[in-house]
Amino acid sequence: MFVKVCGLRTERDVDAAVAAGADAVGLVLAESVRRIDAATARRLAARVPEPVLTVGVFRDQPLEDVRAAVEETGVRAVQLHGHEDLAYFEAVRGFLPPGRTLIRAASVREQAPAYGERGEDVLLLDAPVPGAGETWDLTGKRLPGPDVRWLLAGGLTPANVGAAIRTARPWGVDVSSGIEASRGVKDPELIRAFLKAAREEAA
Ligand SMILES: O=C(O)c1ccccc1N[C@@H]1O[C@H](COP(=O)(O)O)[C@@H](O)[C@H]1O
Repeated sequence: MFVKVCGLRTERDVDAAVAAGADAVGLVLAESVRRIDAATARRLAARVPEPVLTVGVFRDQPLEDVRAAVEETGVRAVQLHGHEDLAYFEAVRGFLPPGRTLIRAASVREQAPAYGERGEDVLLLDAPVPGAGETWDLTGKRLPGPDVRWLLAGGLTPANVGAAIRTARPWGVDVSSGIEASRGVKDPELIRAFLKAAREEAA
């Protein structure tokens, strides 16, 4: 089970996520209460050991801004979390150095979108409002199968991630609000509890 923790803003957040065994850490470079600037993202990314993926999160931003942020921060993955179309994805792929990961985040309303439509490496299925801690109803949704690298997100917490994994059988999970003491402020204890719950369910 791949576990990404998102919206980290401080050294303490990053160190707690890495120590708890996160597979990826998300640095929000989009408009958000969790937004950090590129210099901060660079500093935080530099603390993260190689096997842990550093993910820059973007949302409907000018391509040039994404390119500049990727260059400045050195993030090893880009998560596009808005309404970016195929041409936009192709442009990002074009300037991403080889080996970097492209994550497509999509809101699930009626149905989940299919994997690979934008040439993404990983599909992330989220609630309609990203980063709001809202859950979404999995019932009746055609979710990707076990051979697909997809992340479940949206209102996950240490208390509900086990049941969500049992129901949806995702390749991985992604969390932001559910590991916060208050909006935008991470809680290292909740980060540890989330990793523990996800790992135990997946074991
Ligand atoms: O976390 C944010 O502030 C954010 C801002 C803009 C785009 C994406 C954002 N976060 C992503 O939202 C989902 C779910 O978050 P939550 O657990 O429901 O709060 C997750 O994929 C984050 O990467």
